[in-house]
Amino acid sequence: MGAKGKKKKGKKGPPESGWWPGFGTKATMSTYFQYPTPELQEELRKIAQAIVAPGKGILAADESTGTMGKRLQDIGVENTEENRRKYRQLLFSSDAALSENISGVILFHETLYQKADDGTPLVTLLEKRGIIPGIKVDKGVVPLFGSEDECTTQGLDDLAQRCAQYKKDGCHFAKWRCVLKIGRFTPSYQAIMENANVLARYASICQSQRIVPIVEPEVLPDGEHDLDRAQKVTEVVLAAVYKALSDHHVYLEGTLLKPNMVTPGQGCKKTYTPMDIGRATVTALLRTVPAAVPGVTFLSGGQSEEEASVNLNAINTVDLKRPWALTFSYGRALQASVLRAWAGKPENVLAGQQELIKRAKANGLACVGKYEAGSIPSLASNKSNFVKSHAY
Ligand SMILES: O=P(O)(O)OC[C@H]1O[C@](O)(COP(=O)(O)O)[C@@H](O)[C@@H]1O
Repeated sequence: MGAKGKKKKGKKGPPESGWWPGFGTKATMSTYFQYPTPELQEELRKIAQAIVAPGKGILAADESTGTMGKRLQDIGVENTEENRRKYRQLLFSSDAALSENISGVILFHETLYQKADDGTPLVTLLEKRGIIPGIKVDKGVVPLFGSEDECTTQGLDDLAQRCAQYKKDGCHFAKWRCVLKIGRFTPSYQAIMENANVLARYASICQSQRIVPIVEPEVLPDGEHDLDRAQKVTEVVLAAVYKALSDHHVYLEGTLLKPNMVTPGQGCKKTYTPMDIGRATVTALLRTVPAAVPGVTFLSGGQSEEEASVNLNAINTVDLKRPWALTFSYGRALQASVLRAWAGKPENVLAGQQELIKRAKANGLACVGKYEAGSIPSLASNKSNFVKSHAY
């Protein structure tokens, strides 16, 4: 190397002076990247904000065929395509009052292309009610070979093409669920990093196709651990997720987070109040989720309908900062009473729809901190919806 930092003829690699042509370009520095165009930012931001508008949340009706089978089995209904269609028709043809508290519905692929009895596409029923259709785009969990029974989620390969098609077919947001387990030695570094990265890659692909990604890293409630342990695991998992989202240059204002609430393990002997759960949950989020994220839409994770409403209300009333909207994206906690009321019988459709509207109302109040425990009883409001190792 010459005194003026010039490279000697024939010598490969950068000069030792710390500067060389090309240093500071995209090729060499990870701090060089592109934000989405202003138009794309605006589109994504508007969708995300509409979903978490005050008093509103998501109905997660995206149960895969296997999961739906379990729900239908509980009420003695066969898991056929026709029965799944009838059930989703019941949900989406509810009274328009549903849209007072439901801003979006997550669909399973099959449902997006099904029609109501009169030939109207099911997705049109949602659009007519001013409800934004969304779509589950992951292809389910698979084992992480060599791990302590941990898993990752697959479905990246053709994701861009699928998202492009889903956008054309009316879906404006998507969901991808990863699952982490609390055990003596889990979640492992391998599972935390792998799931954070796959969520970030998914989110980036969705945004490239004008779809808002809902990022769902679910820490399962299985186990005997206490609230403190659940909080620490949730914090570590969320911190890894947001590092990965940053590494993949995901536009946070155009995303939503769907986490577990911080609750004690199902087998924990200690008891906690909803305010304990609210405090642990909001503290974990404050430590890890950037304020640029417009909203957090909790999953219900096997809580009873009433627990899920009461805990969401506590989350929204606990004496802590809340820079994001904190609302719901419930599957079981919005549908347990509906399924029981319907029981597969045409004469019970209205009764099922009324149960849905009740739970939507309760959670609509809870997400603005105005739900009074027990004030909106429904058919199965106190029944636990816990399913062991809900990973499928
Ligand atoms: O295992 P599947 O079929 O992918 O479904 C998982 C379910 O979990 C959720 O992510 C959250 O549901 P819960 O509120 O019932 O916990 C739903 O969106 C989805 O239906």
